Amino acid sequence: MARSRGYKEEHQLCCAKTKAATPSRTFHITFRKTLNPALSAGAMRRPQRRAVAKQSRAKDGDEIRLLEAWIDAGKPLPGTKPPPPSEESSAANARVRARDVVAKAAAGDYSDYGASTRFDELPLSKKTKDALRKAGYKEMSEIQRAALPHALCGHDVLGAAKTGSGKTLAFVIPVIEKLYREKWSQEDGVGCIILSPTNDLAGQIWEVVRKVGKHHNFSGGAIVKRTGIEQEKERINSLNILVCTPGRLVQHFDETPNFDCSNLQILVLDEADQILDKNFKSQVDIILSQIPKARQTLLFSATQTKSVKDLARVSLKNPEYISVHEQASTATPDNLEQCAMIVPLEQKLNMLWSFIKRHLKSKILVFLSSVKQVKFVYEIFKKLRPGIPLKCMHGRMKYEVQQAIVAEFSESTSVLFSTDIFARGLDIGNVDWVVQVDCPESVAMYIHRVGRTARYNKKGKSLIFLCPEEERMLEKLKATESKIPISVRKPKVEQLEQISQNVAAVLVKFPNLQQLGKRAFVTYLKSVYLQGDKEVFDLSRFSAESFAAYASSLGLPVTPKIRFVSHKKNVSKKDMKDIDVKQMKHKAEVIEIKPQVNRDMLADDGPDDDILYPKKPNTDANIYDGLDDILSPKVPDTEPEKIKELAARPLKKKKLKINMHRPVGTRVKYDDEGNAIDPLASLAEEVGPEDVIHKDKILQRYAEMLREMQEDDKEDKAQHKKSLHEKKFEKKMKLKRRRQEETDAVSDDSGSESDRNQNMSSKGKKKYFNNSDDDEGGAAKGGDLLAQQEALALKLLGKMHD
Ligand SMILES: Nc1ncnc2c1ncn2[C@@H]1O[C@H](COP(=O)(O)OP(=O)(O)OP(=O)(O)O)[C@@H](O)[C@H]1O
Repeated sequence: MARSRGYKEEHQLCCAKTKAATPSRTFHITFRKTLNPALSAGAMRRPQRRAVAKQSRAKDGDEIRLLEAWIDAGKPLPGTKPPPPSEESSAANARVRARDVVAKAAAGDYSDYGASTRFDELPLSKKTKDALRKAGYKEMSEIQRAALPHALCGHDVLGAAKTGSGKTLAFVIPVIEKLYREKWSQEDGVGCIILSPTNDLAGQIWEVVRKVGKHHNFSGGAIVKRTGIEQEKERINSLNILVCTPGRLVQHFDETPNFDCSNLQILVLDEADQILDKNFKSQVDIILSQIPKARQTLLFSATQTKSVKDLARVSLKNPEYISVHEQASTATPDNLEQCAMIVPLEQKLNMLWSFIKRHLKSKILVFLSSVKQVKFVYEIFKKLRPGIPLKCMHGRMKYEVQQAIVAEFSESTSVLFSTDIFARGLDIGNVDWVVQVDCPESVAMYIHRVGRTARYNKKGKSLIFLCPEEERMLEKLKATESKIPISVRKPKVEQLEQISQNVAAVLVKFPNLQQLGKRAFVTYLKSVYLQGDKEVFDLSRFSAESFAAYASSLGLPVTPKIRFVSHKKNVSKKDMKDIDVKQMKHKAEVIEIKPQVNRDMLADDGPDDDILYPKKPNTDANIYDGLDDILSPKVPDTEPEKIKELAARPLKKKKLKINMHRPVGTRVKYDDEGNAIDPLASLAEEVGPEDVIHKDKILQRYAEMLREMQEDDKEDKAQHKKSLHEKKFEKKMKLKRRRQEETDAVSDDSGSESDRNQNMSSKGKKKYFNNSDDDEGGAAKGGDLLAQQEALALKLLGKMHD
């Protein structure tokens, strides 16, 4: 294995800020030059530089020998845990003690480091210790005290500790130290892979690696979406530490020529239980098949996997099971105050709004179950302006945008609406509240979500809304084995602000939000339907009325129609690609949800996928009571002709007529971007965003609209009737004239030659003297004219013969 240790470059693939600051060097950050002035290449002449490098290598070699001896001599016995820290020693004493420990080790007197409480008492390189000190890390957390001694001496570790307890340092420090002691260099290629379930978390872990390893000479980076795969391919083989999601790594195994991990020293799985679950299974299997079995493996999570099968897959060798909080009375941080509220589905939005309005000075993280819901609630609340900045984050956003939002959220007091993309691992400072509007998929997910607050000795609060139909989740959270100290609070109905009318008004003003609202409704039901834990998530437990009321609470005038299609279990998604559509239909099993009262709310027919159909408005919906006929005017069944007539009417004509007869002030209006504004939007515009649009006003406006439509319709009919009448009259006249001509022709056939001439002349006469009163005099005049013409003709003939 190559052991050369020249100047190396740090590849930084993810940090947006740094990249922006160094546009000419998008990939390479020579932080060694900038952060370690003693080694600054530009400042030294070549011979001097070589001498310094040689000196430094020698120093490193000595240190490595010392560290290896110390690690070996003072290593903790397998299965041992550190004793509780003694309280008598002050911080000043601790520093002196740490210096003594290092001095003794240098003299060959190696202490047992398994009981250390501070980073500087551990057998770590000076570069790492310096970086830790500068970053403000001095005292070790419980998981760090327990895991670091075992990890440093090369054991496989399966670590579990509460959220926010410092697990990241517990695996980053051993990674850096291992590569340092192995004298790892750029030429040695990939020495460590850290797998994380999301790109954001990978980026965050990479930041910690950078912080701790800033005096070392390793290359590495977070392989995230930001950099194109082509750029990564060029450099990935020269990176020593890769932080990435399993998917991205597999992509490189598939696509990058000569991508080689055969030298891998250490594999880390952060959020190990998630990475080892079925969603990542195929990817993790590929990764495990491509890396050497002789390696160190570290698995960390707040909710650790206990499945022997899972662990067997990663082939741990005599692993140390370190669960520092196993004996603790709670599975969640001690400084976290947790409460739950039973909130009916249709009141969730009102409850969330009321909560936000009462905590305008807090940093609040809100979890919703789908991207559509996050977008919808964010857009609606933004329009209603609660008085605190709002942000939203979900997996469909670009990585850079997500990073920017996380950065903004960590710095300001605001509300962030998020999907579970934010639930695990992300470390945002000072989140005051975590609010779970939608039920988490499991107790473990609950623990991860609430763990975004009360991090590392800080205080935090959490609140979860559970529908009465989901009360089983509350039982699970309260169960002794879950160890979650959660109290149930009754919502204060008098403090609950009802915003359904405002939401409805916003939807009227912004019709695209109506579509989003429908989708939010559908995806919520879908997410409940798809959840595995049927004890908690069971759509059949919800009544049809509660779905209708929920749709109303989202401001939807009509309840979207939905049906679920499930495919037989033995058909995998992959197989389905090969099956033709007809076959698939046979394999599909339509799951019908039969509402008890409003039968057509969840319909059982329609195309294959979930499709939204506008339905009859809710009969019991709060703000739209009595608006059924106005929202979807019905043409009575007794008038089929009328329907036909309306259907046959040319569209263009109809449009013109409506415009012509529309009362003044009700013409179509356009906004600044040239989009037509919905007629009701002007109503929403008239009131301020914080004002309530009252039910009476909406009713009044709908009634006006109906009246206008009826008037237009009347006018239309009258016009149509008139034009039909005119056409009919014209047709009649034409017919009459033709008949007259035919009669005239018949009488001509029966007449003499002179009569015919006379008739012809009368036709000609008709042409010029089209007055029926002159008919008689005209005929007499016509006779004279003929005599004159005959006389003239005879005269001409006579002249010719002469
Ligand atoms: N020894 C330490 N001294 C001071 N702060 C620390 C120490 N260790 C970790 N921290 C800080 O504690 C916070 C939480 O750490 P970290 O993100 O590693 O927690 P975690 O256990 O991985 O949480 P999660 O389970 O949510 O991923 C971070 O802001 C980190 O900087």
